[in-house]
Amino acid sequence: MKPVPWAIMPPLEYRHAGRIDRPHQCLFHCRRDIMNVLIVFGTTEGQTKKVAERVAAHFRGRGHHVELQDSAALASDLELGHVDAFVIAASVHQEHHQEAVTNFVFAHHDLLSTRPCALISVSLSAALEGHEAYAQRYVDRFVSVTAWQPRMTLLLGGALRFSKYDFFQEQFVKFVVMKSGDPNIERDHEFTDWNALANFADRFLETIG
Ligand SMILES: Cc1cc2nc3c(=O)[nH]c(=O)nc-3n(C[C@H](O)[C@H](O)[C@H](O)COP(=O)(O)O)c2cc1C
Repeated sequence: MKPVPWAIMPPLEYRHAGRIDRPHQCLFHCRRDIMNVLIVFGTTEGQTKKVAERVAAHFRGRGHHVELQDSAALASDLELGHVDAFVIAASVHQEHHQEAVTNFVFAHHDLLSTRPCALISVSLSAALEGHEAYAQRYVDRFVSVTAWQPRMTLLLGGALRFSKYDFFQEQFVKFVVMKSGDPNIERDHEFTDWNALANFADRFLETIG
């Protein structure tokens, strides 16, 4: 039997919210040792910026070229032809990811569909026991609205910054997201699992490198 070229044989598994999904069937244009990776992030209080910077440092440590772009400051004439792979990272507020990230995906949908892409969705639900289904739902909605299917998805816990929230933000987080106002979590807290993020970044590189 003739070996199947790698380009039409996608990796066996994709991490999608902790479960293994069937791979998205798309062709990738290259397979190189050193890649140009663009990380586009959306952040409201800063945690996803930190996540994006961590991924960038991780990739650079593996010898790849990385550009970081805040979705809130993207140029409209962005030249992306040289980008070999994309990481989109966005956080969830009131059940939605940043609109600027959604717009970026809309605007570059065709290109994104021909390159390996990973989505990192940062939320509180991803870190709260019993709330994983909510975290998954935010991603499902994002994928459905943009009609864009990332190759891999990570649901990542974010952070709570009660010391910085105004009254409305505090009430929303306590009673809408956490559903209870758990007094044990009424202080700043970082839930991000940095090891899970590093593993995810390595697995993504494995699928394209
Ligand atoms: C006003 C507000 C609304 C939020 N809404 C949600 C939500 O609907 N679902 C959720 O899981 N997390 C929610 N979060 C938690 C954020 O996703 C979490 O704090 C994340 O770390 C924010 O990332 P960022 O600092 O990059 O913006 C909310 C946080 C705030 C302050």
